[in-house]
Amino acid sequence: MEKIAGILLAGGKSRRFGSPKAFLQMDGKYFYQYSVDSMREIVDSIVIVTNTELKASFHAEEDTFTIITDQKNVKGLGPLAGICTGMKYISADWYMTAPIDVPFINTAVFHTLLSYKKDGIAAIVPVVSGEIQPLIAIYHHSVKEVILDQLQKELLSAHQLLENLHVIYVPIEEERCFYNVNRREDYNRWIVDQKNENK
Ligand SMILES: Nc1nc2c(ncn2[C@@H]2O[C@H](COP(=O)(O)OP(=O)(O)OP(=O)(O)O)[C@@H](O)[C@H]2O)c(=O)[nH]1
Repeated sequence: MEKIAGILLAGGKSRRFGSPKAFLQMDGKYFYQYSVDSMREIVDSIVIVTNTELKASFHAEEDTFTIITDQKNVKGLGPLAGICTGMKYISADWYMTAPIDVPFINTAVFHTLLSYKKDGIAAIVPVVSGEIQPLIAIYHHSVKEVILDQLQKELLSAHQLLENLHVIYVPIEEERCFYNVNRREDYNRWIVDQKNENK
């Protein structure tokens, strides 16, 4: 049986938002917990890859996930640093990745992506409204070396990584699952509105 690990990317600085997005809440649940829950039933283990400032704020749930920080040689180099750190920490055949600022993400999205898994491919990446979503994706373990090589050249773009891989792109229609909170107005527009609607 192939092993699948989950990697949550949680080492960003949330500069546009102004406070750590992982700890925003929707319906009393932290944003990062939504990402955990979207993959916990599918994966064998989950690692949250964050930065040293935030590490202590996550509460480790030993049976669900562990918390680590970016490995030294790639520290703070963006989401790709988180992916290759997670890949190094957990040995698996495939890795499922998610950021911590997409609170509507759900398990069905990952099930859909997994249904495209086959030998010889390096990544399965959703395309939503014409936009490639490289952070909510599935990567083969062989991608770790490609990422390391790219980061060593200080090329930090996830889109650029995909140009060098054999990728299956999967169109997905449920845009809402990919709603990305970057700024205060993103949070207010959807999350607060939804809260009020549910009252
Ligand atoms: N482990 C790790 N994760 C990162 C790093 N940079 C960004 N991330 C995560 O990758 C995802 C997308 O990050 P961005 O939206 O580009 O950056 P951000 O820090 O969240 O927000 P800004 O500072 O406003 O750009 C988020 O889940 C981040 O926490 C990093 O250097 N290391």
